[in-house]
Amino acid sequence: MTPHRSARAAVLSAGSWGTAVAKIMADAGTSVIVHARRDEIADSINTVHRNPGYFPDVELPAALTATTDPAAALAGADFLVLSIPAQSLRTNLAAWAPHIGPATVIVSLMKGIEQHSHLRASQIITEVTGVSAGRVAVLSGPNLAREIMDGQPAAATIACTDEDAAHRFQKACHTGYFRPYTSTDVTGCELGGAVKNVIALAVGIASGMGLGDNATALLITRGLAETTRLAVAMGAHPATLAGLSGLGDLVATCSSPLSRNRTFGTHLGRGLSVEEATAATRQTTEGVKSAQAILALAHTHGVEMPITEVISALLHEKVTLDEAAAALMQRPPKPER
Ligand SMILES: NC(=O)c1ccc[n+]([C@@H]2O[C@H](COP(=O)([O-])OP(=O)(O)OC[C@H]3O[C@@H](n4cnc5c(N)ncnc54)[C@H](O)[C@@H]3O)[C@@H](O)[C@H]2O)c1
Ligand SMILES: O=P(O)(O)OC[C@H](O)CO
Repeated sequence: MTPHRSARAAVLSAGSWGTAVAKIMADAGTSVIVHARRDEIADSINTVHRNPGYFPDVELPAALTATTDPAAALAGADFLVLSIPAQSLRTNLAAWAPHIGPATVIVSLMKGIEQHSHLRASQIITEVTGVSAGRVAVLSGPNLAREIMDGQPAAATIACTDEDAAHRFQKACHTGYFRPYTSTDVTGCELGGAVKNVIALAVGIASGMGLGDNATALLITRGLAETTRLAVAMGAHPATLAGLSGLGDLVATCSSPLSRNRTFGTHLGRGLSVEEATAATRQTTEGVKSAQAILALAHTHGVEMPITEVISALLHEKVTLDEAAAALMQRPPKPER
């Protein structure tokens, strides 16, 4: 990348978070092309500067363009920003990989763990594309897309083992309303983002069952404890889990009615089956797909994750709501750690 031209980014795809990050980057002066799967979304972004599928009410920067051709989006890109459901990453990336330039930094926005391999998105990216870990970054934090599209302030962590790559992406997405920090702890950043979705399901369930704020605080606090245990066992720094991609995202997701994971949990807590809650949910709900894989990681690393275990059992309809609550409250007494 020469210092005299603005950075170029390809954002795949034009869902809610992809659109929000594309807007942030365009507002930061980065030249952005979004890849949309549907012609009508790409046409609308190019002609009336709106994404009718996700944010019909928000005018996008005129400099933000769209295409349905991934090769066209990726041509000359300094950054490839990936924002699709984690379970679809491997297949899509294999098709896009031949168009990725030799110096392009690949940035994952995804907060899920692959079901069959138990891999994080950054690991899938290096596996599928063969690029070095230093060219793979992760952006994660308390970032509800709707708030960001409204220009409300937010911050996030960009993690990459190559600090220079993280700094370049930081510059490419720093605006007056979006403040990105950098980190080298990719593992901690990704695990914080993935596990908070499962804890948000638990908080939603508790809320749907009519439980109070004490129960919410209990789940957030002990949820952070089990997230940190897993992340540290997998090599993360504990401070990462106390930061934006850990505690920050956990608090935002567990508190907000905008969260799809929390809302899905609320449906379950009110008595809907998993099938009914899925039918009521239009967008990506990573915690539902990732809970079992996170539990498998916990078993592999010899870590206790009681909330994740109970949520996984509930999602597979192995326990009832009352049995799930009892399973958590009737665990043997222990010191707090
Ligand atoms: N929405 C948010 O506030 C937010 C914030 C931070 C992180 N995230 C993360 O970003 C990722 C994407 O979430 P989102 O909110 O944008 O989801 P979304 O459901 O709004 O959009 C998903 C996008 O992926 C595309 N897509 C869906 N299935 C696909 C498939 N099988 N193959 C290819 N493309 C497919 C859709 O067309 C859409 O463009 C998730 O991992 C989520 O956890 C979301
Ligand atoms: O809507 P959710 O539950 O996927 O959460 C969105 C973001 O991850 C919040 O940071």
